[in-house]
Amino acid sequence: MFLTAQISKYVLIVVYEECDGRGLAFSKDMFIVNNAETNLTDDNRSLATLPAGLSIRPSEIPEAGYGVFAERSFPKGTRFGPYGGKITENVDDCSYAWTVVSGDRTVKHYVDGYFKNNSNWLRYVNCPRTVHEENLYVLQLNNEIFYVTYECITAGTELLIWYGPDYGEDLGLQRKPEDYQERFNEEDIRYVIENTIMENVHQLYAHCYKFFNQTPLINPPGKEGTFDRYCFYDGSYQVCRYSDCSENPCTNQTDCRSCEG
Ligand SMILES: C[S@@+](CC[C@H](N)C(=O)[O-])C[C@H]1O[C@@H](n2cnc3c(N)ncnc32)[C@H](O)[C@@H]1O
Repeated sequence: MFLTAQISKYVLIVVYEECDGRGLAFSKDMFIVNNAETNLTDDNRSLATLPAGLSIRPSEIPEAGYGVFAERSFPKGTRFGPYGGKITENVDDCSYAWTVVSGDRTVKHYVDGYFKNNSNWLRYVNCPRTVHEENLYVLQLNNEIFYVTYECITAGTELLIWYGPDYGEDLGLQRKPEDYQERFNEEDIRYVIENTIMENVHQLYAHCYKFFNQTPLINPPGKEGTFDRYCFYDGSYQVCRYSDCSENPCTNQTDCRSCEG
């Protein structure tokens, strides 16, 4: 199965801060961790692209091979990448391939990191067993794949990104919509997502439907009126967030939900 990429034109912009700080500010100075430069063209290439502050070693997930670990803290909203690999329309072994999608959500091509001599360190990031282990999400920007931290990652933590429902199932991992809701209600994660999706609400508007049918919509305490909606889509699920009440694009009825919902 392929790793499932999301459609997103959003640029997440954050200011670096240490993990114990709250209220991360978003500004023009996004905390970006670029791949390390290397001239290597042999199998050591992928390892040589590992940026400072990270290590590649046996995963904490049994029988998952190698994984990537933080050796220092990285703030929420840190962007790693882009994912390296062969740009192709055909992939023999899908284990290391992300789909890159066009605006209409059709597959544009794959970026296949199977071969260590033309990929990079992001190929070593494993898939979380639960939503609570997950600490990265995938972001497609200008046909490139990046990994972004949901929350502050402390030294010693393994970086983990959800590969999508099909690949997840291949690994024996299943998820329910309630799992996502629980996870995205955590304050740090909500902050990253809300600030990410705020950048370009309209393209995602049409995709806002799944969670309406799965969760009861309630008025935030003490709130009434017309609210905007912001939707986050990652290819496997949607999270729609309301800052007030407005028409549900799925049911054509006016619904309300809190920003937290
Ligand atoms: C993109 S690679 C990740 C890097 C890989 N661990 C390595 O050492 O090259 C994906 C493969 O890692 C392993 N893997 C990743 N997440 C896993 C998990 N949660 N449980 C078991 N195996 C996992 C599977 O073999 C999967 O096909």
